[in-house]
Amino acid sequence: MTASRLVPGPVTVRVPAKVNLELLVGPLRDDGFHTLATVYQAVGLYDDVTVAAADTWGVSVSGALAAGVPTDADNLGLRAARLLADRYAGGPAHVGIRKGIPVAGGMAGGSADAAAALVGLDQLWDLGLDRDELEEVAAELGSDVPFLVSGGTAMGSGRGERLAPVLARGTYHWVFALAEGGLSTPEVYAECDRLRAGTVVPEPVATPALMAALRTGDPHELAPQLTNDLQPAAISLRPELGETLDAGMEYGALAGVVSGSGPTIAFLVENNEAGIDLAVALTASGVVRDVRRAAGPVHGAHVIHQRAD
Ligand SMILES: C[C@@](CO)(OP(=O)(O)O)[C@H](O)COP(=O)(O)OP(=O)(O)OC[C@H]1O[C@@H](n2ccc(N)nc2=O)[C@H](O)[C@@H]1O
Ligand SMILES: Nc1ncnc2c1ncn2[C@@H]1O[C@H](COP(=O)(O)OP(=O)(O)O)[C@@H](O)[C@H]1O
Repeated sequence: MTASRLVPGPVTVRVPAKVNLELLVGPLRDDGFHTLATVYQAVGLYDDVTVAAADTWGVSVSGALAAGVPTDADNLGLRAARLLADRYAGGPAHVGIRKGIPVAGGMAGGSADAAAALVGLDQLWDLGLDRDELEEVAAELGSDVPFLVSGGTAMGSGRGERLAPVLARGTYHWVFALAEGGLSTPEVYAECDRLRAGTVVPEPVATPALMAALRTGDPHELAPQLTNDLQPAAISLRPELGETLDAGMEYGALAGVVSGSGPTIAFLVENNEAGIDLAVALTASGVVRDVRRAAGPVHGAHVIHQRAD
C-alpha cells in the first residue's frame, strides 16, 4: 500500500431544499429569535457538496444558481467545516458547492450546505458521529440546519432547531416559482413583528388538522392546511408575490404558499403531470423569473460518492 492511499478521497454529499408546510411564528424571544411551530418537508432540489482534505481552508461555488453565494469565511458550508474541526479533530478542508437550490429564496440553501459539510466531513475525518451529535453542531450554525441533516417531514419547535418526527404518507408534487433577487430572513422576521405590533402573539402550536392531512397522503387534504405566518411580511416587502400566488392558483395549483421567508412561492399540485402543466403555464405567463419542479419528502444530507485516492 502506498502512503497516498491512506489519505481519504473527496466525499460528495447531496442535500435537499426544504419547504415549510406550516410556519407559525410566536413571540420574539430575548435572544432575538422567534418561537416557532413549523412542519418542514425536504424536497428534491439539491446542492451537491464535495469536501476534500486540503492545505488551507477554502470554498468554491459553481452552478447556474451560484450568484450571490459568498466564497469567503461567511459561506455556511465553510463555517460548518471549521466549527466541526473546532469541536472534533480535523485538518483543513476544501468545500466545493454545486448550487441547485435557489439562493436567499426561503428554501434553506445555505443551511443545506452547512448540513452537507457536516455529513461529508464526518465521513472524511472518520468521526463516527451519530445523528444527535451532528444535529447538535448543526443547531449552532442555524435554526433549520438540523432539519437538513435529517430530511423527510418533521416538526420543528424552539427556534426551529428542535425536531420531532411526523408521520407523512405518500409523495407530494411541488412547483416552485423563483423570484428575481432574494429576501433577507432577519428582515422578513422584522417586518412580521412590525405588522403585528400591538397585538398579543400566542405561543405557536402545530395544527392537528395538518398532521391528520399528512397521514392521508392526499394532496387535496394537505392543500387547505398550508400556512405561513411570514407570508404577509414577505408580500409586504415584495408586493408582486401576491400576483404570482394568484397566477399559480388560476393555472391549476391546489394551493400556494410563500416558502419560509420567501420570496420563492411553493405551489402544491395533484401529481407530476399537473406539475408539468403548471410549470409551463407559469413560465409562459411571464409572471415568474423561473420555475422548478420537485417532489417530497426526500432524505436529508447523504453521501453519494467517495473517491478512493
Ligand atoms: C424562515 C426559516 C423557516 O424555516 O427559513 P428560511 O425561509 O430563511 O430558509 C427559518 O426560521 C430561518 O432559519 P435560518 O435561516 O437557519 O435562520 P438563522 O440563521 O437561525 O437566523 C437568522 C435570523 O433570522 C431570525 N430568526 C430565525 C429563526 C427564528 N426562529 N426566529 C428568528 O427571528 C433572527 O433574526 C436570526 O438572527
Ligand atoms: N452556502 C451558501 N449558500 C447560499 N447562501 C449562503 C451560503 N452561505 C452563506 N450564504 C448567505 O446566506 C444568505 C441566505 O441564503 P439561503 O440559505 O439560500 O436563503 P434562505 O435563508 O432564504 O433559505 C444568502 O444571501 C448568502 O449571503
